Amino acid sequence: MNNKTIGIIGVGNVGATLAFTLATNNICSNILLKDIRNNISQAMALDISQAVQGTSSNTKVTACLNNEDFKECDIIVITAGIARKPNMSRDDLLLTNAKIVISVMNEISKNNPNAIIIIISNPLDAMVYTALKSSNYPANKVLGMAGTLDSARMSYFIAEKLGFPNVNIKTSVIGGHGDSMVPLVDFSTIDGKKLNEILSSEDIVDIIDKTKNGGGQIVKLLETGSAYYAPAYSTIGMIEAILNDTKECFACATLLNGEYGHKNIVSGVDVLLGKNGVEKIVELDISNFEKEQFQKSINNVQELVDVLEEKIFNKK
Ligand SMILES: NC(=O)c1ccc[n+]([C@@H]2O[C@H](COP(=O)([O-])OP(=O)(O)OC[C@H]3O[C@@H](n4cnc5c(N)ncnc54)[C@H](O)[C@@H]3O)[C@@H](O)[C@H]2O)c1
Repeated sequence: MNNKTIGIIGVGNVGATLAFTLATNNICSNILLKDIRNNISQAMALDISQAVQGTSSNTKVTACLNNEDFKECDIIVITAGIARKPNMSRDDLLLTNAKIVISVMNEISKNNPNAIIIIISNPLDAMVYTALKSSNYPANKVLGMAGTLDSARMSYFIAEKLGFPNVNIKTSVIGGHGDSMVPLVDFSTIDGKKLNEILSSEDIVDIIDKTKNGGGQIVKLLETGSAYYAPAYSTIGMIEAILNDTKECFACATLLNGEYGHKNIVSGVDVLLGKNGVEKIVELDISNFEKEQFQKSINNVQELVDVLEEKIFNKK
């Protein structure tokens, strides 16, 4: 085990599941938990610490009741905020969660100057923009988790269609984390073969549709919140790549600097993750159709950013 500290702000469904998985798998030496509800962070620290006793992990889990104790984190995951309920889109959470993300960034920046920040709160791309805009962290150190989750969902729907659970599937989903996400059919493979060599075009359209609605399907069934096991697990891969400096490729939300012709806007794209966070943005040679879809997705994120600029950052 490395000597690394992961901080988690917001110890609800996603935050607690993430903490439990990190701790029981010995992925870091310390986990600091913080929530606006102190009793919840204390309860989760106790419960997860007691679970760790049944494993060979040495991870220590601590609840931080004040800002000064939440310090010297290598990575901070922000899941603070409200989650959507049936008939809500992720965008409906915009202003509430933006205010929460701004207050959290203010709380953490002084005592965690070198941390890499992974945002999970929705609407994801707009929250990464908010975190960057309201802090002095460099763009490579503030990123969002969503593309890895959307890719996992696409892989699941491919496996479901094939009926083989253990087939080697690779998928990539870029664009914003919302209805306009862009599943990349040409960059997805089943055992090294392109999707259209194995699946009919009707099946591929169905998989794309299900991927886009994958989160909504779970929200509808849960009725009181949104998915958390797959979101937490998708974050673990990103954390391990950063801690172990692997430079592995993940679809993550990051500030674009000219990639795909866009600047100063956050979107999900393939990136290489390492000890500096986003080490490199990988620009794929996507088709004209996918470029159009990506542009639509950027437009959706830009609409949210415009609302934030007007209502939160007070810029005309
Ligand atoms: N990016 C993704 O792919 C993805 C996936 C799932 C969920 N989400 C988003 O993650 C967020 C969390 O989801 P959840 O299911 O864990 O919700 P949840 O309601 O179970 O947990 C949210 C937690 O945040 C805490 N909180 C609220 N304001 C806070 C503040 N100012 N400081 C510290 N803690 C605060 C709450 O007390 C609560 O414990 C939601 O916005 C949800 O939409 C994103």
